[in-house]
Amino acid sequence: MSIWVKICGLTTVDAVETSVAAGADAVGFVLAPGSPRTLDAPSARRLAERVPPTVETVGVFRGQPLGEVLDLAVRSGVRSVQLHGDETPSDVAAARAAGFRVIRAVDAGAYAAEPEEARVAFAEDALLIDAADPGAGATFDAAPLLAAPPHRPWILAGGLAPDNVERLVGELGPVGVDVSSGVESSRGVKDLGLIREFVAAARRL
Ligand SMILES: O=C(O)c1ccccc1NCC(=O)[C@H](O)[C@H](O)COP(=O)(O)O
Repeated sequence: MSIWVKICGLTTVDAVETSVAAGADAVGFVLAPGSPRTLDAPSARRLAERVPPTVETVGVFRGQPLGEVLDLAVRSGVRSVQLHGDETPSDVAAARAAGFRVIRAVDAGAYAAEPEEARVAFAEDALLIDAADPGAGATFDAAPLLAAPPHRPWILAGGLAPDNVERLVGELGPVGVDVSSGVESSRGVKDLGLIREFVAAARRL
């Protein structure tokens, strides 16, 4: 089965069109403040409108109140919300009830410490395991994850790049991958060639 691939932190039409043409399953727009990749809702909408319905559009949030998340998600026209922060199971349920697919992003260390009943309570649509500082291009210590792997399919993020995605997927066994920094020439600036290389490398799996 083909691995699910998301290219995150897109800010230009070229990068969106290249990701879609390369065969990405999802594209991400950062709607959290304070990142060089942050877009306002109208800018994200202009990009999301270039994406065919077969490709998932994801708004990325960090530590924002649920009302703000839903408002930005509606105004930007994304289909899914990726929540990095202190969201609760009821936030996840409310976002789902509002019609969004919810990707719950958790740092690998916090996930390892999460009791099984808390994991079950979230009932997110997809689980993304990431480094502690999302979007920073850092990998994480995988030892706790290997010792107690998630009991559900999950997406790997954090420091992925064209030259390590095959190895890390082989070692950790996720069903999907998410990349931002590893397909950039400088922080916040996507490299179209690296986007193509990353999707091709993930497709070889
Ligand atoms: O990209 C950001 O600046 C960002 C800001 C706030 C929350 C999340 C953010 N990014 C998330 C991602 O781009 C990815 O889901 C993931 O963390 C992979 O990032 P990277 O390690 O840079 O490939």
